[in-house]
Amino acid sequence: MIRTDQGHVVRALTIAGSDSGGGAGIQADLKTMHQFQVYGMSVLTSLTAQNTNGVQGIYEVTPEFVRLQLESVYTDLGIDVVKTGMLVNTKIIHTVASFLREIDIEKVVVDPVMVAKGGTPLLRQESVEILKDELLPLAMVITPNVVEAEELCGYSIRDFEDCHRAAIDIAALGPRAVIVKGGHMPPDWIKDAPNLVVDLVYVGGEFTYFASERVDTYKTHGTGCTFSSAITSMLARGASILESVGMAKAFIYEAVKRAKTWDVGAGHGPTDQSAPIPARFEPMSSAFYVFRNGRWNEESR
Ligand SMILES: Nc1ncnc2c1ncn2[C@@H]1O[C@H](COP(=O)(O)OP(=O)(O)OP(=O)(O)O)[C@@H](O)[C@H]1O
Ligand SMILES: Cc1ncc(COP(=O)(O)O)c(N)n1
Repeated sequence: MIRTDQGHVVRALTIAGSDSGGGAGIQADLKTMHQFQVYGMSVLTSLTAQNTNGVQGIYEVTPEFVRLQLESVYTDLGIDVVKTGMLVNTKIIHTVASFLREIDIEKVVVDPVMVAKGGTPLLRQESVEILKDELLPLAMVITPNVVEAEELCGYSIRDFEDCHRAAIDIAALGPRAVIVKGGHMPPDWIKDAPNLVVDLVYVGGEFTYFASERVDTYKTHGTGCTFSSAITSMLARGASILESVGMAKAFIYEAVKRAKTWDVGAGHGPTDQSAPIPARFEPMSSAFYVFRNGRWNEESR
């Protein structure tokens, strides 16, 4: 495990739902944190009966028990960075936000999980407003996909230009960095490079674009959880926001590529978090690109 400059093991907490199939949620988060050599801890908000074919059932943990788990972790182990995933309902969001305010933690990554791949809602519709009001002001980084970005900004996103507008509007709700993920963007949105999957990052008033080749596969269950946990782990290790996103992007590309040929489940198979973590993000290599100052393939930092 990696240690901080002060000599203690780097500790990351995920507050999320359980995926019995092991591909997304708490399980994907902990596997990813472990791969990044960060000590992973978990507070469960819900249990899903889930596999690669879909979600068969959801059991919601009480807000009181969520609170108890948070206190157990904080009072003994300590927390360097927090990631939130499936938060299910208004009371749990309120409980989590109150706790984060109390401990006054800087590094908070919010993955605003709303719907599972097969279409099952993982957050109640009426809870989106409280997510915006209570949790977003506490976030250092938020990682919506296009559909989640639409819910947060309140209008439909029809092209890549709209993604920019949405990122600016979501940043106005509080997060220091907004990452609009490209997994669900239609290929023709990226004019010069239709076979790339591009994640748009808005931080410090500037846009940076992280792109990789799009792996031709339907086995992408858990990509969002894995990507945000990789960012969380890198932030915990002391990396900057852009460095963290770059490393996460390189990692998720490998994790999706490796899962393409494996035989885990009959449906939307999970990503493979045993992929190696890159030594650093390589913007000039064949698979990765960064777009800045009007050109592809410039140095990322
Ligand atoms: N086919 C693919 N090839 C390479 N990278 C991908 C692919 N699909 C998604 N990614 C990457 O995975 C990460 C998660 O993106 P995505 O938009 O799929 O998130 P998500 O919608 O939250 O995930 P999910 O669909 O699993 O809920 C992003 O970095 C994205 O670029
Ligand atoms: C418990 C749980 N949490 C999150 C997701 C979304 O997964 P993804 O990482 O694919 O966005 C999921 N399907 N189940």
